[in-house]
Amino acid sequence: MTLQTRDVSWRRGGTLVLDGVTLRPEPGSTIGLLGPNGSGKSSLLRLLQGIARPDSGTITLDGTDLARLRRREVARTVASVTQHADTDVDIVVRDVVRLGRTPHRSALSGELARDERIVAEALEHVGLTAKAGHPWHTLSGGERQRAHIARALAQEPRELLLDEPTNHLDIRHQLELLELVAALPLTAIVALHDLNLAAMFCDTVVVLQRGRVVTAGPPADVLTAELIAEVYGVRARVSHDDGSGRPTVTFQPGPLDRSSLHG
Ligand SMILES: Nc1ncnc2c1ncn2[C@@H]1O[C@H](COP(=O)(O)OP(=O)(O)OP(=O)(O)O)[C@@H](O)[C@H]1O
Repeated sequence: MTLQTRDVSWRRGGTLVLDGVTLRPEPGSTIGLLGPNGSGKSSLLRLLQGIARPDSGTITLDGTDLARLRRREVARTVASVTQHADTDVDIVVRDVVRLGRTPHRSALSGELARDERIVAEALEHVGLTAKAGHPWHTLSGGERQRAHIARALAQEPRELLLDEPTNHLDIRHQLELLELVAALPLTAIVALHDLNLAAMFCDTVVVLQRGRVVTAGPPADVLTAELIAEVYGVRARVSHDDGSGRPTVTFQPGPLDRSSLHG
């Protein structure tokens, strides 16, 4: 069992931003949430985090309705890194990552050494060990993003929700981050804009359009020129010839000629 949604709909400001979304991730898999701007990816992640409730349908964690679980209980299992406003508070990087341990702490836990080891490992995973003692405000955008990922890893989640985690990252860190996420023994649901990164690292991709799931499945089945034309309105060539079993998408400039897609 995992974090699942069944027929979830959510209205915001009169707009139906999610419309009958059902998501049943395979435990331990990496799920890419794809779709154009405004298609509902962040909204779905907010509902999965439990910070907002759907208008209809259900979201369950191990079979229990998320609405019936306390925030702290959810946080012991589910960690998320969303697009956030940054703070100017005068703390060091290690302190931010330590916040990930909060749901596991109790007054009597006495596990400070273990907490510190987990924090150190999380910093190591994202390549920020050398910056652990640096003030937060001195980090670049990409380093802050990696520190937030480390905070989520320090939470030792079983479910990880990431909203465009490769934003701000250079190509090496984009690849390293997704490689890490895909290799972790947890279920990851990752909103992504880059179709090639999704193809490389996701077991399953779920494509949203205007709040509805258009299609879902392995990247090699889902990412076709037709689908990309239909959902994103752009011309693309999809090849399967690099021997990896994963498709590669190349975009082509110029107007979309729908008749050429089926030839
Ligand atoms: N508070 C709100 N009131 C009304 N509409 C909203 C509100 N918040 C979001 N929306 C609308 O919900 C839709 C889905 O937004 P969401 O942020 O989930 O999309 P997204 O797929 O994550 O987009 P992006 O790729 O641009 O991040 C959009 O049309 C957006 O305008």
